[in-house]
Amino acid sequence: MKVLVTGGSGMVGKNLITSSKFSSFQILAPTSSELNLKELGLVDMYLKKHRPDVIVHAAGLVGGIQANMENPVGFLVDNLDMGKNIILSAKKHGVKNLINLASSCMYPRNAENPLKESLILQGELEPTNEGYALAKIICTRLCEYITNAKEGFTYKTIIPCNLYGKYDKFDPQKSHMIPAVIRKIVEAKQKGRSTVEIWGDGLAKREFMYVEDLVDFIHYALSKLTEMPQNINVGLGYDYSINEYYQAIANVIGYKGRFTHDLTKPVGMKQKVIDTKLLNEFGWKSKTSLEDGITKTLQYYKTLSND
Ligand SMILES: NC(=O)C1=CN([C@@H]2O[C@H](COP(=O)(O)OP(=O)(O)OC[C@H]3O[C@@H](n4cnc5c(N)ncnc54)[C@H](OP(=O)(O)O)[C@@H]3O)[C@@H](O)[C@H]2O)C=CC1
Ligand SMILES: C[C@H]1O[C@H](OP(=O)(O)OP(=O)(O)OC[C@H]2O[C@@H](n3cnc4c(=O)[nH]c(N)nc43)[C@H](O)[C@@H]2O)[C@@H](O)[C@@H](O)C1=O
Repeated sequence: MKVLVTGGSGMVGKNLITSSKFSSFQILAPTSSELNLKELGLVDMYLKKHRPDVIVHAAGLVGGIQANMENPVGFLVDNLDMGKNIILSAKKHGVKNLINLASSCMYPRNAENPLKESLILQGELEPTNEGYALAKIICTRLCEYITNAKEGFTYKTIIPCNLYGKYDKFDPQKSHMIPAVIRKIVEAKQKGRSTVEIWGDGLAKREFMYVEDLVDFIHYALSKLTEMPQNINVGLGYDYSINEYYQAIANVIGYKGRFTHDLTKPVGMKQKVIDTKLLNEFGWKSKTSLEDGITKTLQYYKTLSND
């Protein structure tokens, strides 16, 4: 099976193309310099030439709460353009199967948790990542319309919770919470700092899944795409407070310092834990514990700082 993975140099994409689960697949993974998904003409030429059997769309402009707040135009327009181009061009060139990656950030900010797939578009969005969420919603709906047209296309959307793991971004200006905290606490330990600062009061709750579990799910879903629900949450179904994440990461690193809270920092949604009913009925559960995931991510981070 010839699989086109967009975003192959990113966290999800790179974990997928380096996974032994995909070693028997013919993988195409152009970088953004080889195929700029914002250019529809280039996407058309690429798909006309390579004609993949399935596309896993894992490219995007992705970042943590601060990156989203600083660039709502980019997060809306880039993700919309990339998603629209790959989805419409895939249909034009007869690619029968496509998995689109959305995000639990696209659910309404005050929706009842756990977040069910039926809640998409049922309320106002989280302002800190509204642009990104709008792009995700539009591409999710685009896949749904194409599948429902029953012209032989199976274009479905996976809605992951927050993710972390190898090949993530550790730049504090761009990164999500877990990689940012790993870097902060490693540096605090190295420099003998007695305190580490938490953004906000630390009471917000988040669900972070180790990215290799998402890769495992994508592999599982590819063999059952027809039976998979049109839109399906993929996550743990439970969450921790930010304060608990900091303590768990400090325990793995062996940091004994104290935490302070910077209440001027953005905190985003107070909670966004996904409902796993459809996921469990589809026959899949996540496997990696928080401690194991942090340990593996820390090992990867240490290879970066050795460079
Ligand atoms: N990280 C998370 O917590 C979550 C992520 N997701 C979703 O999963 C997917 C992957 O996220 P993640 O791996 O973290 O993202 P990354 O930022 O790690 O990777 C993004 C990828 O997209 C590529 N890309 C960016 N712009 C373009 C472009 N114009 N043309 C072609 N490729 C481009 C990048 O290539 P290059 O490096 O060359 O620019 C990179 O390979 C995204 O759809 C994201 O919304 C969903 C939920 C949570
Ligand atoms: C996956 C999803 O993730 C994004 O939303 P988010 O979950 O709010 O992103 P985040 O991981 O950056 O923050 C999680 C929580 O953690 C707290 N927090 C504490 N201390 C640090 C800290 O040092 N850095 C960061 N980034 N957050 C911190 C922070 O205050 C917030 O309460 C979307 O933009 C969008 O990209 C998206 O798809």
